[in-house]
Amino acid sequence: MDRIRWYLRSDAGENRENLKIVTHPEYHCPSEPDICKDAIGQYLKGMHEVELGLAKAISTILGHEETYIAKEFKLEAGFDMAILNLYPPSLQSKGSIGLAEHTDPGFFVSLIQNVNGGLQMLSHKGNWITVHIPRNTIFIGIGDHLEILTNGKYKSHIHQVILNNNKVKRISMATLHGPSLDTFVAPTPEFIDESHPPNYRGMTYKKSLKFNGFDEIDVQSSLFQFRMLLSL
Ligand SMILES: O=C(O)CCC(=O)C(=O)O
Ligand SMILES: [Fe+2]
Repeated sequence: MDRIRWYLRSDAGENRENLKIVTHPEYHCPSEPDICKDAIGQYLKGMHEVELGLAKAISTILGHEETYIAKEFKLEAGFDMAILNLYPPSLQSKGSIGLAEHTDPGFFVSLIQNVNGGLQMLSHKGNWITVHIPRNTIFIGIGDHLEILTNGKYKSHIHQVILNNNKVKRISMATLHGPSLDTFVAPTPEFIDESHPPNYRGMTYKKSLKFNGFDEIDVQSSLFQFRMLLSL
């Protein structure tokens, strides 16, 4: 499997330059420039602490022991990916979509950006809401596998990026914090009863990432397929 991947897309469905790197359990980063490797490494080290803190907090909110999510997702060996995005100014793009609507696999996603504006989330009423992320703030969103684990109690958010008449390039870094690749994720018994039958089938994180024929590093969601398969 590739540990670092780069691509550029410029068409009606997507306008972005994109670098994906596997950052945990082993940290991979292009060696040049040094500052990039060190800065991203430092940031991710801090984010790992945030991840463990969030896992404790959500476990407690769900009425479990603090270690519940860290154990269920085997976070010590969690598969994390950093996705570095560069969106062109809207005048240089081939349409208004930076990144088409999707959800992100994993436990949660953290996001930082250089300029505000562009990220939108779909509300439960079906409206696109612009996400305002104040300066020096880390945005946290829920991933598919927290939705699966909790049988839909927590929802993975549908989001997209629009170019929004951007005058300057927008740079963002999304990090997908996932379970370990061998973790079998399924709705846990605590979230299942007669009025809440399991809504998702279970499978390992690795299999779910490859489910639609992608490679692990593509980190494409397969949540839709998880739900579809149940109704077959
Ligand atoms: O650039 C953004 O604001 C979001 C990026 C994103 O959703 C992704 O890379 O999965
Ligand atoms: Fe995303």
